[in-house]
Amino acid sequence: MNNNETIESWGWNRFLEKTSGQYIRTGTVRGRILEVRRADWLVIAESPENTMTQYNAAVSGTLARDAGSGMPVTGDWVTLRLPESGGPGLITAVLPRYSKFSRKAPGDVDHDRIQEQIIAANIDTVFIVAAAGHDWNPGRIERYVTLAWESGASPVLVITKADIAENLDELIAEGYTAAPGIPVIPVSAKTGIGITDLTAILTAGKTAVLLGSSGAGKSTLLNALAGTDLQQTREVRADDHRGRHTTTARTLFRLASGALIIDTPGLREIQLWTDAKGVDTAFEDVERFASQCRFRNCGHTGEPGCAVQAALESGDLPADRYNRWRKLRREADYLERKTNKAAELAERERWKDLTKTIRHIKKDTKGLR
Ligand SMILES: Nc1nc2c(ncn2[C@@H]2O[C@H](COP(=O)(O)OP(=O)(O)OP(=O)(O)O)[C@@H](O)[C@H]2O)c(=O)[nH]1
Ligand SMILES: [Zn+2]
Repeated sequence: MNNNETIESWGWNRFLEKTSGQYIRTGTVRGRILEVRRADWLVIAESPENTMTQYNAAVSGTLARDAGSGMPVTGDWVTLRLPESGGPGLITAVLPRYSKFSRKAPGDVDHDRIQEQIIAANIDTVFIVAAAGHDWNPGRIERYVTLAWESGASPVLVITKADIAENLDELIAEGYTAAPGIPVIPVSAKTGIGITDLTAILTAGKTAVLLGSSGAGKSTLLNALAGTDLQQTREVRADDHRGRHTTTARTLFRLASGALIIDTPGLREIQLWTDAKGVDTAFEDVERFASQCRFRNCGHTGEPGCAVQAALESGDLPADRYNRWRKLRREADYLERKTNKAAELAERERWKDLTKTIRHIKKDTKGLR
Protein backbone atom coordinates (compact mmCIF):
# COMPACT_ATOMS: atom_id res chain seq x y z
CA MET A 1 0.00 0.00 0.00
CA ASN A 2 1.28 3.40 -0.97
CA ASN A 3 1.94 5.47 2.14
CA ASN A 4 1.31 8.76 0.38
CA GLU A 5 -2.33 7.92 -0.06
CA THR A 6 -4.84 9.96 1.87
CA ILE A 7 -8.60 9.78 2.11
CA GLU A 8 -8.64 12.53 -0.54
CA SER A 9 -6.84 10.22 -2.95
CA TRP A 10 -9.77 7.84 -2.42
CA GLY A 11 -12.35 10.50 -3.21
CA TRP A 12 -12.98 12.31 0.08
CA ASN A 13 -14.18 15.84 -0.77
CA ARG A 14 -15.68 19.02 0.64
CA PHE A 15 -19.26 17.78 0.55
CA LEU A 16 -18.29 14.82 2.71
CA GLU A 17 -16.20 17.01 5.00
CA LYS A 18 -19.19 19.32 5.54
CA THR A 19 -21.86 16.69 6.06
CA SER A 20 -20.05 13.99 8.01
CA GLY A 21 -19.26 15.79 11.28
CA GLN A 22 -22.13 14.37 13.33
CA TYR A 23 -21.35 10.79 12.34
CA ILE A 24 -17.67 10.59 13.21
CA ARG A 25 -17.24 9.43 16.79
CA THR A 26 -14.09 8.74 18.73
CA GLY A 27 -12.97 5.20 18.09
CA THR A 28 -14.09 5.25 14.46
CA VAL A 29 -12.23 6.20 11.28
CA ARG A 30 -13.44 7.15 7.82
CA GLY A 31 -13.41 4.51 5.14
CA ARG A 32 -14.76 3.84 1.67
CA ILE A 33 -16.47 0.68 0.46
CA LEU A 34 -14.37 -0.94 -2.27
CA GLU A 35 -16.53 -4.01 -2.69
CA VAL A 36 -19.72 -5.56 -1.35
CA ARG A 37 -19.32 -9.30 -0.85
CA ARG A 38 -21.82 -11.96 0.07
CA ALA A 39 -21.20 -11.76 3.80
CA ASP A 40 -18.95 -8.77 4.31
CA TRP A 41 -17.62 -5.51 2.93
CA LEU A 42 -14.12 -4.61 1.73
CA VAL A 43 -13.24 -1.16 3.04
CA ILE A 44 -10.24 1.11 2.59
CA ALA A 45 -9.81 3.24 5.68
CA GLU A 46 -7.47 5.41 7.68
CA SER A 47 -5.28 3.19 9.82
CA PRO A 48 -3.67 4.11 13.13
CA GLU A 49 -0.37 4.57 11.26
CA ASN A 50 -2.06 7.25 9.15
CA THR A 51 -1.91 5.21 5.98
CA MET A 52 -4.78 3.86 3.91
CA THR A 53 -5.35 0.19 4.66
CA GLN A 54 -7.87 -2.40 3.46
CA TYR A 55 -10.08 -4.10 6.00
CA ASN A 56 -12.81 -6.70 5.83
CA ALA A 57 -15.78 -5.39 7.72
CA ALA A 58 -19.21 -6.35 8.97
CA VAL A 59 -22.13 -4.03 9.58
CA SER A 60 -23.00 -3.10 13.16
CA GLY A 61 -26.27 -4.43 14.56
CA THR A 62 -27.66 -0.93 14.96
CA LEU A 63 -26.89 -0.01 11.37
CA ALA A 64 -28.40 -3.27 10.09
CA ARG A 65 -31.57 -2.64 12.12
CA ASP A 66 -32.25 0.91 11.09
CA ALA A 67 -30.50 1.17 7.77
CA GLY A 68 -33.03 3.71 6.56
CA SER A 69 -30.65 4.80 3.83
CA GLY A 70 -29.91 1.17 3.04
CA MET A 71 -26.89 -1.04 3.61
CA PRO A 72 -23.51 0.25 2.42
CA VAL A 73 -22.94 0.00 -1.33
CA THR A 74 -19.75 0.25 -3.37
CA GLY A 75 -18.44 3.82 -3.30
CA ASP A 76 -20.08 4.62 0.03
CA TRP A 77 -18.15 6.45 2.72
CA VAL A 78 -18.66 4.93 6.13
CA THR A 79 -17.41 5.16 9.68
CA LEU A 80 -15.47 2.10 10.71
CA ARG A 81 -14.50 0.72 14.09
CA LEU A 82 -11.11 -0.83 13.41
CA PRO A 83 -10.62 -4.53 14.18
CA GLU A 84 -9.11 -5.31 17.58
CA SER A 85 -6.85 -8.18 16.59
CA GLY A 86 -7.15 -9.52 13.10
CA GLY A 87 -10.96 -9.78 13.15
CA PRO A 88 -13.23 -7.83 10.85
CA GLY A 89 -13.87 -4.12 11.29
CA LEU A 90 -17.33 -2.84 12.12
CA ILE A 91 -19.18 -0.36 9.91
CA THR A 92 -21.14 1.90 12.24
CA ALA A 93 -22.65 4.49 9.87
CA VAL A 94 -23.08 5.31 6.19
CA LEU A 95 -22.17 8.95 5.52
CA PRO A 96 -24.46 11.16 3.41
CA ARG A 97 -24.08 10.45 -0.31
CA TYR A 98 -23.50 13.31 -2.72
CA SER A 99 -24.69 11.18 -5.65
CA LYS A 100 -26.02 7.68 -6.26
CA PHE A 101 -27.00 5.68 -9.30
CA SER A 102 -30.21 3.77 -8.62
CA ARG A 103 -32.63 1.59 -10.48
CA LYS A 104 -35.86 -0.08 -9.44
CA ALA A 105 -34.84 -3.34 -7.79
CA PRO A 106 -35.62 -6.21 -10.14
CA GLY A 107 -38.26 -8.59 -8.82
CA ASP A 108 -41.89 -9.53 -8.96
CA VAL A 109 -43.93 -6.73 -10.41
CA ASP A 110 -47.19 -8.14 -9.08
CA HIS A 111 -46.39 -8.00 -5.41
CA ASP A 112 -46.04 -4.28 -4.89
CA ARG A 113 -42.42 -4.83 -4.02
CA ILE A 114 -41.26 -1.48 -5.26
CA GLN A 115 -37.78 -0.79 -4.02
CA GLU A 116 -34.80 1.32 -4.90
CA GLN A 117 -31.53 -0.47 -5.57
CA ILE A 118 -28.43 1.68 -5.36
CA ILE A 119 -25.75 0.43 -7.74
CA ALA A 120 -22.99 2.84 -6.77
CA ALA A 121 -22.61 5.88 -4.52
CA ASN A 122 -20.51 9.06 -4.44
CA ILE A 123 -19.75 9.04 -8.14
CA ASP A 124 -18.78 12.03 -10.27
CA THR A 125 -19.12 10.49 -13.72
CA VAL A 126 -21.36 7.76 -15.12
CA PHE A 127 -19.86 5.98 -18.11
CA ILE A 128 -22.77 4.47 -20.01
CA VAL A 129 -21.05 1.65 -21.85
CA ALA A 130 -22.77 0.48 -25.03
CA ALA A 131 -21.13 -1.85 -27.52
CA ALA A 132 -21.26 -1.43 -31.29
CA GLY A 133 -22.59 -4.51 -33.03
CA HIS A 134 -25.69 -6.61 -32.59
CA ASP A 135 -26.33 -5.51 -29.00
CA TRP A 136 -26.62 -1.80 -29.92
CA ASN A 137 -29.87 -0.44 -28.48
CA PRO A 138 -30.68 3.32 -28.31
CA GLY A 139 -33.73 2.65 -26.11
CA ARG A 140 -31.51 1.07 -23.49
CA ILE A 141 -29.06 3.96 -23.69
CA GLU A 142 -31.95 6.37 -23.04
CA ARG A 143 -32.84 4.46 -19.87
CA TYR A 144 -29.28 4.73 -18.59
CA VAL A 145 -29.16 8.42 -19.51
CA THR A 146 -32.40 9.05 -17.60
CA LEU A 147 -31.08 7.33 -14.48
CA ALA A 148 -27.66 8.93 -14.86
CA TRP A 149 -29.17 12.44 -14.81
CA GLU A 150 -31.13 11.43 -11.74
CA SER A 151 -27.93 10.23 -10.03
CA GLY A 152 -26.34 13.63 -9.57
CA ALA A 153 -23.24 12.60 -11.55
CA SER A 154 -22.45 13.63 -15.14
CA PRO A 155 -23.13 11.05 -17.82
CA VAL A 156 -20.78 10.16 -20.69
CA LEU A 157 -21.77 7.73 -23.44
CA VAL A 158 -18.95 5.36 -24.37
CA ILE A 159 -19.39 3.33 -27.54
CA THR A 160 -17.15 0.30 -27.11
CA LYS A 161 -15.92 -2.15 -29.75
CA ALA A 162 -15.71 0.67 -32.30
CA ASP A 163 -13.50 -1.70 -34.32
CA ILE A 164 -16.48 -3.92 -35.17
CA ALA A 165 -18.91 -1.10 -36.03
CA GLU A 166 -20.14 -1.29 -39.61
CA ASN A 167 -21.02 2.38 -39.69
CA LEU A 168 -19.48 4.12 -36.69
CA ASP A 169 -20.61 7.61 -37.75
CA GLU A 170 -24.21 6.44 -37.75
CA LEU A 171 -23.86 4.98 -34.25
CA ILE A 172 -22.27 8.17 -32.99
CA ALA A 173 -25.17 10.19 -34.45
CA GLU A 174 -27.69 7.84 -32.82
CA GLY A 175 -25.74 8.18 -29.59
CA TYR A 176 -26.01 11.98 -29.69
CA THR A 177 -29.77 11.68 -30.28
CA ALA A 178 -30.25 9.20 -27.44
CA ALA A 179 -28.02 11.17 -25.11
CA PRO A 180 -28.48 14.86 -25.97
CA GLY A 181 -25.98 17.22 -24.40
CA ILE A 182 -23.71 14.39 -23.32
CA PRO A 183 -20.21 13.59 -24.63
CA VAL A 184 -20.19 10.54 -26.91
CA ILE A 185 -16.82 8.79 -27.09
CA PRO A 186 -16.16 5.81 -29.35
CA VAL A 187 -13.41 3.52 -28.10
CA SER A 188 -11.81 0.23 -28.94
CA ALA A 189 -9.70 -1.82 -26.63
CA LYS A 190 -8.53 -3.73 -29.72
CA THR A 191 -7.18 -0.77 -31.72
CA GLY A 192 -6.75 1.64 -28.82
CA ILE A 193 -8.77 4.45 -30.36
CA GLY A 194 -10.56 6.73 -27.91
CA ILE A 195 -8.65 5.50 -24.87
CA THR A 196 -6.68 8.75 -24.55
CA ASP A 197 -9.93 10.75 -24.94
CA LEU A 198 -11.44 8.84 -22.04
CA THR A 199 -8.28 9.10 -19.96
CA ALA A 200 -8.47 12.88 -20.42
CA ILE A 201 -11.89 12.93 -18.75
CA LEU A 202 -10.67 11.04 -15.69
CA THR A 203 -9.41 13.08 -12.79
CA ALA A 204 -7.35 12.01 -9.80
CA GLY A 205 -9.56 11.68 -6.73
CA LYS A 206 -12.80 11.66 -8.77
CA THR A 207 -14.95 8.56 -9.15
CA ALA A 208 -16.42 7.15 -12.35
CA VAL A 209 -18.68 4.12 -12.64
CA LEU A 210 -18.89 1.79 -15.65
CA LEU A 211 -22.48 0.73 -16.37
CA GLY A 212 -23.95 -1.32 -19.18
CA SER A 213 -25.08 -4.74 -20.29
CA SER A 214 -23.08 -7.87 -19.70
CA GLY A 215 -20.45 -8.27 -22.40
CA ALA A 216 -20.47 -4.57 -23.35
CA GLY A 217 -16.75 -4.42 -22.65
CA LYS A 218 -16.66 -2.64 -19.28
CA SER A 219 -13.90 -4.70 -17.68
CA THR A 220 -11.87 -4.68 -20.89
CA LEU A 221 -12.18 -0.89 -20.92
CA LEU A 222 -11.14 -0.65 -17.27
CA ASN A 223 -8.01 -2.66 -18.07
CA ALA A 224 -7.26 -0.47 -21.09
CA LEU A 225 -7.59 2.68 -18.97
CA ALA A 226 -5.46 1.17 -16.21
CA GLY A 227 -2.88 -0.12 -18.65
CA THR A 228 -2.87 -3.35 -16.68
CA ASP A 229 -5.20 -6.28 -16.02
CA LEU A 230 -7.15 -5.16 -12.98
CA GLN A 231 -10.10 -7.34 -13.92
CA GLN A 232 -9.94 -10.71 -15.60
CA THR A 233 -12.09 -10.53 -18.70
CA ARG A 234 -14.02 -13.08 -20.58
CA GLU A 235 -12.09 -14.57 -23.44
CA VAL A 236 -14.08 -17.63 -24.43
CA ARG A 237 -11.77 -20.50 -25.27
CA ALA A 238 -13.08 -21.96 -28.48
CA ASP A 239 -12.24 -25.57 -27.61
CA ASP A 240 -13.96 -26.10 -24.29
CA HIS A 241 -15.72 -22.82 -23.45
CA ARG A 242 -13.97 -22.75 -20.11
CA GLY A 243 -12.18 -19.76 -18.71
CA ARG A 244 -15.28 -17.60 -19.06
CA HIS A 245 -15.28 -14.70 -16.69
CA THR A 246 -18.00 -12.23 -15.97
CA THR A 247 -17.77 -9.55 -13.37
CA THR A 248 -19.73 -10.62 -10.30
CA ALA A 249 -19.12 -7.79 -7.84
CA ARG A 250 -19.17 -4.03 -7.96
CA THR A 251 -15.58 -3.05 -7.24
CA LEU A 252 -13.85 0.29 -6.87
CA PHE A 253 -10.32 0.53 -8.32
CA ARG A 254 -7.72 3.25 -8.09
CA LEU A 255 -5.65 3.74 -11.25
CA ALA A 256 -2.00 4.78 -11.17
CA SER A 257 -3.19 8.22 -12.35
CA GLY A 258 -5.20 8.52 -9.14
CA ALA A 259 -8.57 8.26 -10.92
CA LEU A 260 -11.15 6.03 -9.25
CA ILE A 261 -13.33 3.66 -11.26
CA ILE A 262 -16.11 1.31 -10.20
CA ASP A 263 -16.56 -1.73 -12.43
CA THR A 264 -19.96 -3.41 -12.25
CA PRO A 265 -21.50 -6.64 -13.51
CA GLY A 266 -23.81 -6.12 -16.49
CA LEU A 267 -27.37 -5.18 -15.62
CA ARG A 268 -29.97 -7.35 -17.27
CA GLU A 269 -32.89 -5.09 -16.44
CA ILE A 270 -32.68 -1.38 -16.19
CA GLN A 271 -36.03 -0.29 -14.81
CA LEU A 272 -36.60 3.34 -14.04
CA TRP A 273 -36.30 4.80 -10.60
CA THR A 274 -37.42 8.33 -11.33
CA ASP A 275 -40.54 10.38 -12.02
CA ALA A 276 -41.88 11.95 -15.21
CA LYS A 277 -39.76 15.03 -14.58
CA GLY A 278 -36.66 12.85 -14.50
CA VAL A 279 -37.59 11.37 -17.88
CA ASP A 280 -38.07 14.84 -19.35
CA THR A 281 -34.61 15.89 -18.18
CA ALA A 282 -33.15 13.17 -20.37
CA PHE A 283 -35.38 14.14 -23.31
CA GLU A 284 -34.64 17.84 -23.49
CA ASP A 285 -35.25 17.80 -27.26
CA VAL A 286 -38.84 16.59 -26.77
CA GLU A 287 -39.23 19.01 -23.88
CA ARG A 288 -38.11 21.90 -26.05
CA PHE A 289 -40.87 21.16 -28.59
CA ALA A 290 -43.43 20.57 -25.82
CA SER A 291 -42.73 23.99 -24.35
CA GLN A 292 -43.82 25.56 -27.66
CA CYS A 293 -47.27 23.92 -27.73
CA ARG A 294 -50.20 26.32 -27.72
CA PHE A 295 -51.71 24.79 -24.59
CA ARG A 296 -49.65 24.33 -21.48
CA ASN A 297 -51.37 21.07 -20.61
CA CYS A 298 -51.07 19.75 -24.19
CA GLY A 299 -51.15 15.96 -24.34
CA HIS A 300 -49.33 16.00 -27.72
CA THR A 301 -51.93 13.68 -29.23
CA GLY A 302 -53.67 15.89 -31.77
CA GLU A 303 -54.44 19.08 -29.87
CA PRO A 304 -54.43 22.22 -32.04
CA GLY A 305 -51.10 24.04 -32.06
CA CYS A 306 -49.13 21.04 -30.77
CA ALA A 307 -45.45 21.68 -31.49
CA VAL A 308 -44.52 18.06 -30.74
CA GLN A 309 -46.87 16.75 -33.44
CA ALA A 310 -45.53 19.42 -35.82
CA ALA A 311 -41.94 18.31 -35.09
CA LEU A 312 -42.93 14.71 -35.74
CA GLU A 313 -44.48 15.65 -39.07
CA SER A 314 -41.51 17.75 -40.15
CA GLY A 315 -39.13 15.01 -39.06
CA ASP A 316 -37.33 17.28 -36.57
CA LEU A 317 -38.32 14.79 -33.89
CA PRO A 318 -37.74 11.15 -34.90
CA ALA A 319 -40.87 9.04 -34.30
CA ASP A 320 -38.83 6.32 -32.54
CA ARG A 321 -37.47 8.80 -30.08
CA TYR A 322 -40.93 10.24 -29.42
CA ASN A 323 -42.44 6.77 -28.89
CA ARG A 324 -39.70 5.78 -26.47
CA TRP A 325 -40.21 9.01 -24.57
CA ARG A 326 -43.95 8.24 -24.25
CA LYS A 327 -43.14 4.72 -23.05
CA LEU A 328 -40.67 5.91 -20.41
CA ARG A 329 -43.15 8.60 -19.31
CA ARG A 330 -45.83 5.95 -18.83
CA GLU A 331 -43.40 3.75 -16.90
CA ALA A 332 -42.41 6.67 -14.66
CA ASP A 333 -46.05 7.61 -14.04
CA TYR A 334 -46.86 4.01 -13.19
CA LEU A 335 -43.90 3.82 -10.81
CA GLU A 336 -44.99 7.04 -9.14
CA ARG A 337 -48.51 5.72 -8.60
CA LYS A 338 -47.13 2.44 -7.25
CA THR A 339 -44.65 4.08 -4.88
CA ASN A 340 -47.36 6.42 -3.64
CA LYS A 341 -49.51 3.37 -3.05
CA ALA A 342 -46.66 1.60 -1.27
CA ALA A 343 -46.10 4.66 0.92
CA GLU A 344 -49.83 4.78 1.61
CA LEU A 345 -49.87 1.11 2.61
CA ALA A 346 -46.89 1.59 4.93
CA GLU A 347 -48.64 4.57 6.47
CA ARG A 348 -51.83 2.54 6.96
CA GLU A 349 -49.81 -0.25 8.66
CA ARG A 350 -48.25 2.32 10.93
CA TRP A 351 -51.71 3.60 11.95
CA LYS A 352 -52.95 0.07 12.50
CA ASP A 353 -50.02 -0.51 14.86
CA LEU A 354 -50.65 2.78 16.57
CA THR A 355 -54.36 2.18 17.13
CA LYS A 356 -53.55 -1.29 18.40
CA THR A 357 -51.07 0.19 20.89
CA ILE A 358 -53.59 2.81 21.97
CA ARG A 359 -56.23 0.11 22.44
CA HIS A 360 -53.75 -1.87 24.58
CA ILE A 361 -52.95 1.17 26.68
CA LYS A 362 -56.68 1.83 27.18
CA LYS A 363 -57.22 -1.79 28.22
CA ASP A 364 -54.26 -1.65 30.61
CA THR A 365 -55.40 1.56 32.23
CA LYS A 366 -59.07 0.55 32.52
CA GLY A 367 -58.68 -1.10 35.87
CA LEU A 368 -56.85 1.91 37.24
CA ARG A 369 -59.74 4.26 36.71
N1 LIG B 1 -13.77 -6.42 -30.89
C1 LIG B 1 -13.73 -5.97 -29.65
N2 LIG B 1 -14.08 -6.78 -28.62
C2 LIG B 1 -14.06 -6.30 -27.38
C3 LIG B 1 -13.65 -4.96 -27.10
N3 LIG B 1 -13.75 -4.77 -25.77
C4 LIG B 1 -14.19 -5.93 -25.23
N4 LIG B 1 -14.36 -6.86 -26.20
C5 LIG B 1 -14.79 -8.26 -25.99
O1 LIG B 1 -16.12 -8.29 -25.46
C6 LIG B 1 -16.25 -9.38 -24.54
C7 LIG B 1 -16.84 -8.90 -23.23
O2 LIG B 1 -15.95 -8.00 -22.64
P1 LIG B 1 -15.94 -7.71 -21.07
O3 LIG B 1 -14.97 -6.60 -20.84
O4 LIG B 1 -15.77 -8.94 -20.28
O5 LIG B 1 -17.44 -7.19 -20.87
P2 LIG B 1 -18.14 -6.67 -19.53
O6 LIG B 1 -18.98 -5.51 -19.92
O7 LIG B 1 -17.15 -6.43 -18.47
O8 LIG B 1 -19.07 -7.90 -19.14
P3 LIG B 1 -19.68 -8.31 -17.71
O9 LIG B 1 -18.54 -8.44 -16.76
O10 LIG B 1 -20.40 -9.59 -17.95
O11 LIG B 1 -20.64 -7.21 -17.31
C8 LIG B 1 -14.87 -10.00 -24.41
O12 LIG B 1 -14.81 -11.16 -25.21
C9 LIG B 1 -13.94 -8.93 -24.94
O13 LIG B 1 -12.77 -9.46 -25.51
C10 LIG B 1 -13.26 -4.14 -28.20
O14 LIG B 1 -12.90 -2.97 -28.07
N5 LIG B 1 -13.34 -4.69 -29.45
ZN1 LIG C 1 -48.33 19.39 -27.72
